[in-house]
Amino acid sequence: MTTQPLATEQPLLSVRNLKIRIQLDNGIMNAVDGVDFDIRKGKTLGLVGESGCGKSLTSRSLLHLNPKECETSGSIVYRPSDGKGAKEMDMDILSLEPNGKAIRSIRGRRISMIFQEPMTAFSPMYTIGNQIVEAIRIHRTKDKKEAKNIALEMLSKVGISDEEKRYDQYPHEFSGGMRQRAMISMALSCNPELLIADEPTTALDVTIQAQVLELMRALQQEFGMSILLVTHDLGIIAQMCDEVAVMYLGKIVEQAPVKELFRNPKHPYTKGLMRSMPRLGGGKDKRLESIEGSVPMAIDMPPMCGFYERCKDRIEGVCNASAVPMTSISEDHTVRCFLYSESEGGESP
Ligand SMILES: Nc1ncnc2c1ncn2[C@@H]1O[C@H](COP(=O)(O)OP(=O)(O)OP(=O)(O)O)[C@@H](O)[C@H]1O
Repeated sequence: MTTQPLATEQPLLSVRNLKIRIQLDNGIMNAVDGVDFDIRKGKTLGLVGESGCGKSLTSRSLLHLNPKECETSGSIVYRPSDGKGAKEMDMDILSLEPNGKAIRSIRGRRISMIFQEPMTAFSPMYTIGNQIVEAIRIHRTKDKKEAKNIALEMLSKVGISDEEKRYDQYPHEFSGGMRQRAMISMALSCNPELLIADEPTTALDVTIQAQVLELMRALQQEFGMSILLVTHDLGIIAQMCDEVAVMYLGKIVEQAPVKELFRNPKHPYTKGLMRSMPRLGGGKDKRLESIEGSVPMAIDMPPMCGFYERCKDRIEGVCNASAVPMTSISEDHTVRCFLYSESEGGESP
């Protein structure tokens, strides 16, 4: 099969109507409630929202990694290529056996993940080098010497100097920033097509954070991978992403190319997030606002806007009366808000 020209190229991955329900003692939680998005080849999609909105569950679903208690439905179509540009068979990740051969050949090899806390990726019992080599030998080459050379090259690529010495050290001998770099080198050592980065820099101080983000960008350019970047930080989104999906209470409430979203935010929640974001040159008199109230629990929610209680622009009898559909503002900008829904007499997009 041949690849299609860029303009009409299909996304690397398409998530459709993703739902994750969790049975709790006090009811069923709709933790992720009908999420749709595409991740394009070589591009970065940001998934942003407050703690608990369902970002991590969504991103872990891409590797079929959610815990047993999560009842997951919808489709996650992955369109792999063989690394030389030829297309392979599309597959729906959610239809694969959760720990079967097919998903194990994708995890770490074709889709890799890095987390906020690198200690979850590394075992304290083995050296960093051993663990990276192990990943390479599972997915890329059985040859021990070649695997070690790739591991050393990757450690040096992520800016770990004295890599021969570092190779033989244990995770606890690395600083937090270095462990994060080592985890990135392990995640990228098998040339994945997609890197899922879940709050990759939240635990790091600001200088190291900037270095790690810069590193991810440089490696993306070198290897041409796609990135799903999960964060609660709009500053990171602005710096890193091509497109952004804003998530609130299990749903995507706004989605657009990053420049468009910052220039022309529509959803009251997105606007609130922006007002709570520090700006360079924002002036010391300009106070940052926080969004009042807290995110409700997604248990037994009636069909209505989940942001209703916190929204300054809410329309009683409309926003709390039925589920909110997605409205197109333009070809690539959508918003889930009755203020823009023509059928409800909102302002025209
Ligand atoms: N295994 C589980 N059992 C019960 N509830 C869960 C489980 N996993 C996640 N949740 C709940 O589902 C909701 C979404 O969780 P998720 O971790 O995806 O949120 P998040 O947006 O990534 O937040 P954070 O940034 O704090 O991780 C939260 O309310 C969380 O408490």
